[in-house]
Amino acid sequence: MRIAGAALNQIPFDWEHNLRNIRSAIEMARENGVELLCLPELCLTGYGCEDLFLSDWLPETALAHLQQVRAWTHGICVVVGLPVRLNHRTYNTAAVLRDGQILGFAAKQFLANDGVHYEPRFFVPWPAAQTTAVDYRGETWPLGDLVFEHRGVRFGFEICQDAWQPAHERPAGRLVGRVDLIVNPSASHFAMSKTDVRYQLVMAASRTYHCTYLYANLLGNESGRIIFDGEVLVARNGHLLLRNQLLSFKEVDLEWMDVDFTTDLEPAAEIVPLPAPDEYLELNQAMSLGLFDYLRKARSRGFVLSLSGGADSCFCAVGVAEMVRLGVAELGVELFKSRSGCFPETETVVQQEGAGGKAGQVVDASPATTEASVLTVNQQLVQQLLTCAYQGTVNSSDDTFNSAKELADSIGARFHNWEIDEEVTGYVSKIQQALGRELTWQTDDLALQNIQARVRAPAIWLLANVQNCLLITTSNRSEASVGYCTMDGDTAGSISPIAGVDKDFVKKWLRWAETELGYPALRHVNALQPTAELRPLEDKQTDERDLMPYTLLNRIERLAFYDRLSPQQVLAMLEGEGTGFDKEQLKTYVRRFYSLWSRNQWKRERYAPSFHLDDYNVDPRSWLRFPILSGGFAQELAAL
Ligand SMILES: Nc1ncnc2c1ncn2[C@@H]1O[C@H](COP(=O)(O)OP(=O)(O)OC[C@H]2O[C@@H]([n+]3cccc(C(=O)O)c3)[C@H](O)[C@@H]2O)[C@@H](O)[C@H]1O
Ligand SMILES: Nc1ncnc2c1ncn2[C@@H]1O[C@H](COP(=O)(O)OP(=O)(O)OP(=O)(O)O)[C@@H](O)[C@H]1O
Ligand SMILES: NC(=O)CC[C@H](N)C(=O)O
Repeated sequence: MRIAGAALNQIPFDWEHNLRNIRSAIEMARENGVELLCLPELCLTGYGCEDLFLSDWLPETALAHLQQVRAWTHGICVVVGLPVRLNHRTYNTAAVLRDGQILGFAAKQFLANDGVHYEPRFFVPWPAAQTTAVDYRGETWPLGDLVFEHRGVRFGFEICQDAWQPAHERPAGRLVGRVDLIVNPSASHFAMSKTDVRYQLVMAASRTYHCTYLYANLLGNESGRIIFDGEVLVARNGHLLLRNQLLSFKEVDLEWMDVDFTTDLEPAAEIVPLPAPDEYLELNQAMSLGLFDYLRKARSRGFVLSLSGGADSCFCAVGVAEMVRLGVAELGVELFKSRSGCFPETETVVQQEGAGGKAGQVVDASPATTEASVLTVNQQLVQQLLTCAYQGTVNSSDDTFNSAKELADSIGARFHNWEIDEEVTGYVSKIQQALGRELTWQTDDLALQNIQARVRAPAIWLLANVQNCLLITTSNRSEASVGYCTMDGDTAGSISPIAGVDKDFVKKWLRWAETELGYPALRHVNALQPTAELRPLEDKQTDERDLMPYTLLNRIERLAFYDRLSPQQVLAMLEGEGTGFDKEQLKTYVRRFYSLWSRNQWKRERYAPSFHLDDYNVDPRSWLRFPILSGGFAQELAAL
């Protein structure tokens, strides 16, 4: 039997869009002789409908739309994810359709409730071994713990989290001997290296439960924060039959495999491990797709970025250039442009860059009649999609200016340069007048730093508004942890692409990107120490002097909020880890971390939406909840 999974790039309750993708997946599958097709979890509504799952109307509308899908299923068996509401409870289900009929709804038994997932808020888990009936306009279908048969192949379900349960709980254990195939429609968020975990789950299930396992994940940045990698896997008795390229820019990624269910296959002696995932590459692909989807789904015309020439803003600039490079490599120029929604019909692109071309290459054959024609096609696209501005003060250095300008030029971004000293002086003198005293670095250090960061916000916002663009804010996870940022200053913006990764990772990634992705202009930033450049230059301000070494900050953050240790336990762990710091220094850093962490929860509550990229993040709306006002670990820190 030819079985298939299709990763779909959906949008919460964008019915037209979601149904179009579902229809094209089914049509493509039928054209290619697929007999059974699995579409991802909740693909009809989108996974991220949040509290709308609690309404009556959303599941009702989904069921009404499912009736349209029936007509597309002649000659094929299709699994479509949607919520079903019965007696004021919403169930997360996979509908099975064939030949215009609905055969039933398999219901999810275990709900994801960790990290970025919050399913028990919306859904009720379905009890094992039970079924009920759904009545709709004179028809009745079964719903619950169901087994189906298609052309002699018996199949049952695990719906995403079902497969992540311990062996004694997961549905697969009870399906042994009753089915030939387990189908898993999923909405499993991207995190670096996570594909390996998923691969192990699917491979081990097929081996342990002696079956074929078909897995299909959602694709893309569906609703703002979570990115799905569109993984499709087929495994049989511990042998991998199919694994696709992840994080495609396509709307629909259909993958199929022929499985001969009539012959037995010797179970694999062991599961062949995947090569270790390359996290730098993975992040690049996820961030590029995350930005592309955010841009088009927000119906914006591009991005604006305050480019300091430092690590964070350079990372964001390269992120947009990579979005173009990877998007064009996969979709081609015309499809990339039309899918982005950022280019009016009249625009023409003079020449297409070869797939996978490195950034910064010049297209020799371009007619040299206009300035644009000496840019590569990718650079021309970046020019349309990214506007940067360097906003210097007396405290800015030539190093950062050169870094910003050269990077912007090399990727093709529009680059502006202006100074903000006049505005800073204007505000400072107003407050001096109001207070009747001078503001000095001795008495008003932080306030004088913050006003510079804040004064950068209005002009860059104005530019974003005028161009109908999204303003990128450049915060990373480390500065979010300790509030090392000025609220309404450098946090100003509507999308925060790198707030999910730590500063040490940012620095390492940039070094990798300089050589591996071909961005020689990054050599400037890669030679710089991270600095806010908010104090007078002779002060030689650096982030790490203000805070602590970033590697240590990351370690404390992870121990405190991923491993959930107490301050005392964190200190004890650090002491045993050979950090190179003595006990008193470590105490100082642990105290500093926890007090800055506690004092700055309100800032984390106000960050722009950010992507989930690492195995955890500190965003209170997607991963880590913490009180805004608290005891601030006063007793615990005093006891260290
Ligand atoms: N619990 C709470 N709930 C609500 N608001 C609270 C609050 N606690 C203080 N606040 C408010 O917070 C204000 C202080 O916050 P805010 O004005 O943001 O500034 P603040 O956190 O005092 O200082 C900003 C820090 O970030 C660093 N920085 C700034 C800009 C850029 C960079 C860089 O790396 O490039 C670094 C700078 O060196 C400084 O250490 C207070 O005036 C108060 O109004
Ligand atoms: N001179 C500047 N011109 C334009 N934007 C600036 C300037 N200085 C700071 N910013 C904005 O403020 C943000 C915060 O500064 P921050 O120092 O945290 O990041 P960075 O400069 O990108 O990297 P690094 O910390 O490694 O120097 C910058 O990313 C940038 O968006
Ligand atoms: N949608 C889900 O059930 C997701 C669950 C699972 N823990 C994952 O991260 O993939």
